[in-house]
Amino acid sequence: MVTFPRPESVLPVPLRDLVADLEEASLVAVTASGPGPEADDRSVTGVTLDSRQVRDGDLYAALPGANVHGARFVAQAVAAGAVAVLTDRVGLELARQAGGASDQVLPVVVVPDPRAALGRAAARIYRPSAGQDASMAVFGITGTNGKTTTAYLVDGGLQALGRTTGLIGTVETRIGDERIKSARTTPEASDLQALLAVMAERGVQRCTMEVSSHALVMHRVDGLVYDVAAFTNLSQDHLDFHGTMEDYFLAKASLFTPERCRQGVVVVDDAWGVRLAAEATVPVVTVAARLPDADWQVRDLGDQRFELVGQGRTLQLRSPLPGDFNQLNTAVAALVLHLGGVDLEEAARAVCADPRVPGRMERVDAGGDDPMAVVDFAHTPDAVEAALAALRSQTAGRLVAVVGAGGSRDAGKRPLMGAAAAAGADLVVITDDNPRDEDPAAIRQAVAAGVGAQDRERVQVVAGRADGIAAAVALTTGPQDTVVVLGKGHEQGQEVAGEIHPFDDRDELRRALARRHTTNDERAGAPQVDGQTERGEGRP
Ligand SMILES: CC(=O)N[C@H]1[C@@H](OP(=O)(O)OP(=O)(O)OC[C@H]2O[C@@H](n3ccc(=O)[nH]c3=O)[C@H](O)[C@@H]2O)O[C@H](CO)[C@@H](O)[C@@H]1O[C@H](C)C(=O)N[C@@H](C)C(=O)N[C@H](CCC(=O)O)C(=O)O
Ligand SMILES: Nc1ncnc2c1ncn2[C@@H]1O[C@H](COP(=O)(O)OP(=O)(O)OP(=O)(O)O)[C@@H](O)[C@H]1O
Ligand SMILES: N[C@H](CCC[C@H](N)C(=O)O)C(=O)O
Repeated sequence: MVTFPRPESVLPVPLRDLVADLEEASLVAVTASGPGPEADDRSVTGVTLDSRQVRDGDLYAALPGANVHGARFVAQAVAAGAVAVLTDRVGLELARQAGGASDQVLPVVVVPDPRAALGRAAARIYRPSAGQDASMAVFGITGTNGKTTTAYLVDGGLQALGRTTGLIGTVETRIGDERIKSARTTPEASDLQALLAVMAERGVQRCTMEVSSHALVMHRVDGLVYDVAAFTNLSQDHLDFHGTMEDYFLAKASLFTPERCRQGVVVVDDAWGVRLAAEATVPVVTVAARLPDADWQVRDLGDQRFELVGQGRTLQLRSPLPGDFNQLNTAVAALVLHLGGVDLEEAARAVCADPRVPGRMERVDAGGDDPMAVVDFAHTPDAVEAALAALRSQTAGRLVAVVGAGGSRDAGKRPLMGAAAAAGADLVVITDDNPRDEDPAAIRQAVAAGVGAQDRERVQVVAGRADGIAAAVALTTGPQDTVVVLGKGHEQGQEVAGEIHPFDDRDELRRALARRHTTNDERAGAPQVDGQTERGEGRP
């Protein structure tokens, strides 16, 4: 479990003030003998939605969840120091049952939708002056692919400009130089508001964060108005959660409203971006590599160089990262900084200075006669296509791709990922990603089902990710080839049936390359392309 820091100084917030701030909220006092006296004068000094993270003086937000109602943990939260509870009617009843075991008065703030109230409550507790406090600007990046990359580009640019920065996203959370493990792409509202308060306390001037669609739907970023928000693209992912692409789009679009941001940058290379730019209720600037009438055009000049053209200006830039899509990510990052008050040329130079994005198009050192070896986080059909297209243009020989799909996530994308891999690479090894609570063999077969009969000879299915990577490396013949391991990027563990086992694609790739060196005999004995016959066994 990841524990985020809390601000050092928090002014106690009277529950009555909190209730006045929240819509349709009432304060009920629960005692051992049933409904008790009117609400008391208690104040809170913190808030969390997890009973295991409660500290003295906290408001415990007992939220209804898909698995359990958080009010089941009220007794545990009170024992840990919670002085009040925020919940709904069902939670109130559960809190009453828990309160029956104690003779203490427990104030309960009752609202129709406690998840929706949590962001606002947390902002009120941790950042009472956030509205007027212009010292820290916050930038939010959303989109199916490119959030992490673009957030790193923005953050790197800000650092190059000498700003003290904060970063919140999939790979890590950073407050100045302090690095904290991230639990999710976008933290829960109580953690997020606490983090922003800590950043402000420590002199952070600009915070850049990834905003996932889950976060938008689950109110994690409520209580925050981004100075600039950016949209990179929308393509299939997360339909297990959103159900349809329309709902997925609406989740993303909700960021581009005055409740959530002041202005935006929107990539209009897909139809969703065009629609978003038309429907956004905040001012947006548009950018595109394919659509001719965007405010800003990205024109590929080859060799990672491109022009950013708009408003009568032309900037000549070199994308610091490979792939056409990274020219767009770079342009978006520069425009975010520009809307955030930096001169565009200065912003673009800063963004291109020295970005390091862990696990995205990351080269793994290889020996002179080794293939180029790359680890990338592509885990959607679109990203697989984009990543392979980027590497294809840098590969004179064969492009060998390792691909898999995560369990307990959008199952519909699996065959599409298989198809994208077969279309974009010469040879493909389908193997395990994070199986989570699913049967890894069934996931592999679902990915393989997307490979057409004509391509099967170029595809093999290997159980066990380490074996899959080794098999891919064994398929390469020399430095003219490229081997790319897709899907897990920076991840340092593999989740199998609720347990996370240490696993890092970069280490596995290095190991496989080192073994490739040992003897040619060994290489001769290594796995060969054998169609879609399932091979390997043991751990995913
Ligand atoms: C779909 C989703 O996002 N679910 C999140 C949600 O779960 P839930 O509402 O079903 O919660 P639950 O497990 O029923 O528990 C109910 C409540 O009881 C509380 N509880 C539970 C047990 C306990 O001992 N004590 C306690 O207080 C929980 O904190 C929760 O508030 O609230 C939980 C508590 O914060 C989250 O852990 C959980 O994230 C799950 C684990 C998750 O995997 N989320 C992923 C899909 C996600 O959010 N991904 C996006 C990135 C997507 C992208 O790639 O773009 C992200 O932003 O990370
Ligand atoms: N603008 C883009 N368009 C298409 N594909 C992209 C783009 N940017 C990055 N990618 C591809 O998508 C992969 C994931 O990129 P990145 O981690 O930046 O996205 P993300 O939105 O943060 O993903 P997640 O939310 O799942 O962490 C990259 O490794 C790359 O293969
Ligand atoms: N944020 C994404 C990451 C997916 C990474 C991939 N390795 C997988 O497990 O599917 C998700 O949670 O869906």
